[in-house]
This record gives sequence, C-alpha cells and structure tokens, in this order.
Amino acid sequence: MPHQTLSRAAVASHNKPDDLWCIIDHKVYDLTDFVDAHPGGSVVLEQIAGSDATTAFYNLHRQEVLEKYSDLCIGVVEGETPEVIVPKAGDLSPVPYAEPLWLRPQFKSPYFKESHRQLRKAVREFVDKYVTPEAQQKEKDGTYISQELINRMAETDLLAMRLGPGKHLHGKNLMGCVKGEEFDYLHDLVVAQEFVRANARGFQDGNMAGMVISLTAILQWMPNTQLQQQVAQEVLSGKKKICLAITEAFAGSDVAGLRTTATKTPDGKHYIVSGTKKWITNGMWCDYFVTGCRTEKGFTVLLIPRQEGVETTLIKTSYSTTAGTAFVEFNKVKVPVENILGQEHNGFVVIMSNFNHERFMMCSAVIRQSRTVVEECLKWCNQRIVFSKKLIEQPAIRQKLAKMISLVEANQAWLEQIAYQMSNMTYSQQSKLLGGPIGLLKSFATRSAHEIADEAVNIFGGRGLTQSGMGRIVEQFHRTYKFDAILGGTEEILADLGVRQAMKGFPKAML
Ligand code: HEM
Repeated sequence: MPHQTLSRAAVASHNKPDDLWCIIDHKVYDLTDFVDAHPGGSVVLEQIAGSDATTAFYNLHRQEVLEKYSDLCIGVVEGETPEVIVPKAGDLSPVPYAEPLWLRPQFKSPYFKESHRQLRKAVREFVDKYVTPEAQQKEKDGTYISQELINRMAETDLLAMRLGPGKHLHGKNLMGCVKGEEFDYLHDLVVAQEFVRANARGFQDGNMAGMVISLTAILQWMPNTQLQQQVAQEVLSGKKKICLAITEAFAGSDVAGLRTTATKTPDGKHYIVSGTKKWITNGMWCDYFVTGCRTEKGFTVLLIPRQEGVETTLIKTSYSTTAGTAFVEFNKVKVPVENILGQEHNGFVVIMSNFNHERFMMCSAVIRQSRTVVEECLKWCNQRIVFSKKLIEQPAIRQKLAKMISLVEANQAWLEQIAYQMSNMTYSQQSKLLGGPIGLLKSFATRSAHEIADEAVNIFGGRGLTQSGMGRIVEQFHRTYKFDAILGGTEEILADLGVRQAMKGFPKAML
C-alpha cells in the first residue's frame, strides 16, 4: 500500500534503468528490481522511466496486475487521488450493462424482491472469496475441485440451492436470510448466474455440475424413498459425488438410440448393466451414476454406484480437465432393482423432465457469461487507444457493442420471464408446458453467444486469442461457448423441440 506522498518532479528524477520509477493512476511504482522480471521486457519500462505511464499501462494490462504486484507501489503523487475503482468482494460492477437491469439502482423489476437481492449479495461474496481463486487455479492445472470447497458449499446449503426450489430446502435458513420455503426459480437463477462469475468454464462444470443435473432426477423420480433420502443426504453433505450418464459414443441428443443395456436377473432382484457412456461431466470422481439404459421393452433409468465393473477414463476436451469429463464403461455391473428412477421401460419421461432444469441452468450460465464478455469489451474499448483515439470512438465498434448488448438484454429478459413461469408451475406443468420455451431459449442464447464471442474476438484482436492478459476472458469464452450449445441438447434439436411442442397445442386455425 502507498505509504508516502511524492512530487511528480521527484518521480521524474528516477529515470534510469538501475533507478526506475513511474506513475500509474496517481500512484508511484518503484520498478528498479522488477525491470528484469517484467513479462513485457525491460526496454518498454526504460522508455517510460520517471514518467506518468497510466495510459500506456492500461493499454496493455488488466487492473488485477497492479493488485498482484501491489508491493511495487511506494507512494501517491502529492495532492492527487487514485481514480480507478478497484472492486471489493461482493461489489456490483458500475460498468453500464455489466449487471442485469434489476441490479442497477435506477431500474425496477416486477420479478425480483428483497430476498433475491440479499441472496445475490451473499452468493457473490462467497464466489469472490472462495470459488474464484480456486476456479482460476484449477482451470490452469486441471486438477479436480477441493473437498474443502465442497464442504463449504455443503455447510452453507449452496449445494442444495443449486438443485432449485423444493422440499430439500424446506426448514432451512439460507444465505442472505432467505427461508428455504420461499426459495423460487428466480433465486435459483441468481445463484446460477453468480457462480458463473468465477470465469473458468471448465471449473464451472467441475464445480459439481454433475450433481446439479442428476440429483434433481433422484429427488423427483426415485420411488424408493429410503434410498432417495440416503443418497440426497450423502451428496448434499459433500460426502459423495453423483453425475448423469446418458450420452454415448453411439447416441448424443438421440436418447432413444442408446445402447447400454440393463437385463433383469432370473430372480428379478437385479439388473445387469453393460455398455459405455461418453462425455460424462464429473464422471472421473463420482460415486454414483444416474444412468440411462435400454431394457426389454423400452428405456429405464438406474442409479449405479461405483463398484467392480465400472471404469472411468478421462476425456480431454477444449476446456480444462478440472471438469473430470469421463468415458464410462459398465461391464456386467449388478444393480439392485430398487435403484430404479421412475418406472421400468418408461424412463424417457424421467430424462426429458429432468432436462428442463438442466437447460434452465445452462441458459442462466451462458447468458451471464455473455454479459461478462460484453463488460470486458466495454472496458477494453474505453481504455484501448488506437489511431490516437479510444476504440469506442470508432462507430464500427459501437455497432458491434450495440448488437452484443441487445442480445444479452433480450436473452436475460426471456430468461427472467421463464423463471417466473417456473416459479408458478408444478414440476409436471413445467414438464408439459416449458420444455419447448426453455429449449428455444437455450438455442437462442447459445446462437447469441456465438455472435458475441465472434464480435468480442474481433474487438480484442490478438489478445482475444491469448490465454493470459487483457483478452483472457474473451479467449476462454470463444473457446468454450460451444459446451453450452452442445451439452444438454444441441441448438437444432432444441429449436425443433420448441416448435414441435408448440404444434401439439395447435388449434384448427386456417388463413
Ligand atoms: C507496475 C508496473 C507494471 C507491472 C506490474 C507489469 C506487469 C506485467 C505483466 C504481469 C505482464 C504480462 C501480461 C499478462 O499476461 O497479464 C506485462 C506485460 C507487458 N507489459 Fe507490463 N507491467 C508494468 C508496467 C508496464 C508499463 C508501464 C509498460 C509500457 C510502457 C508495460 C509494457 C508491457 C508490455 C508491452 C507487455 C506485453 C503485453 C502483451 O503482450 O499484450 N508494462 N506486464
């Protein structure tokens, strides 16, 4: 932290390679011992020795660089005050469009109440403090989520909240003084969007995404209530991990084409499961697999505990291995018939209904991540100087920003409307009425992400292709937004679902 005031004249006298000071945002930095370690080289620092390097610095670095190297700061310029706003844990961003309208003080919302605001604040503090640092580290080194973070999320009921509203939250006092009974899909949306702010797409899935999309099916569809409660308790306390195992090398969105089989033993007490599953998020470290199987007369969903005959192998994808994406082999695995979800041969409805919350979560996430990319672009365009002007002074750039902002705002508005409908429907009404709209939203949100990623890289230039530095968030988004376009149903399948579902209720109307 700055501890002395220094005149600009004093700074100017430290202008040699072996005695090198500079000013950035009214603060004085002694870079003498840092010159040789500077990733941008010593020459550039020698060129600005003794001068005010604020513009040059922000043209090339993120604010976080100054925070990381705060020890180099030796004082503040006499009579001057730093201007750059350094966010604290939990803070809202003051950048226009960096937050959804409901979070900006000048705007009102028909959907969000005080409890949503309180929850938002508490979750953001948690994410900034505990999730983001680990997410950034794991995204790089590819190792899996720590048990410490899982325990923290279990103790604060964040694991439970991420399953959405339901009895599993009743009787609990949640973060931000929200009662478990009042937790609705708008609270759910808030939690999902805050978690995304850790800006690490692989870790976003590595952070128990498998649980979010599979334990929901256990809670809704497992007839064996004793086993259901046991599994829920084990998972929500962080002791055990669970994932969803549907897709195969043979079939992705074409769920009916799956080839993993479950054959009943002659005594009728077990199934013998054989087959493979591919792209199973968190599969590497899960204890339970909610698995789609072909049975004699249809499709059946089974809870398969990790045991002899279950093998998992890591699949490397375009995001970090921290997600634990697995190829899973079931080789004559014996599963008690009590482990069924829904009814035998009738598991299709289990998977289809469960998809709604999964897709709603994915929409929440990709829309929030798109917004962060818009924020990055707005900040960059405002600080980057090209052809002697700020980038934002170029009309062509403002056109791009306008398109990106409009896509994000339109998606968020639709998302909030769907969250409100979900909050006012039963699970079966959601399954019947919202599969189509959620499918259409996911399809539209990821097509929008495609446009936003494309424009953002053009705005950032080479930095949008570089994994560190100014463009790192844009580079990551451009590399990973396709996960949202493919996982949980592709854009084409979901758009088609939306129209087909609408056709079901088509009246006998003619032109
Ligand atoms: C407190 C002072 C400074 C610190 C702590 C610092 C630190 C860094 C770091 C960590 C990087 C790597 C960029 C990244 O991946 O995030 C970097 C890159 C760079 N820095 Fe600095 N820097 C300082 C001042 C300056 C100044 C004043 C200039 C120019 C006049 C400069 C020019 C550069 C250049 C040209 C690069 C390469 C950027 C790129 O490839 O896009 N640095 N600096």
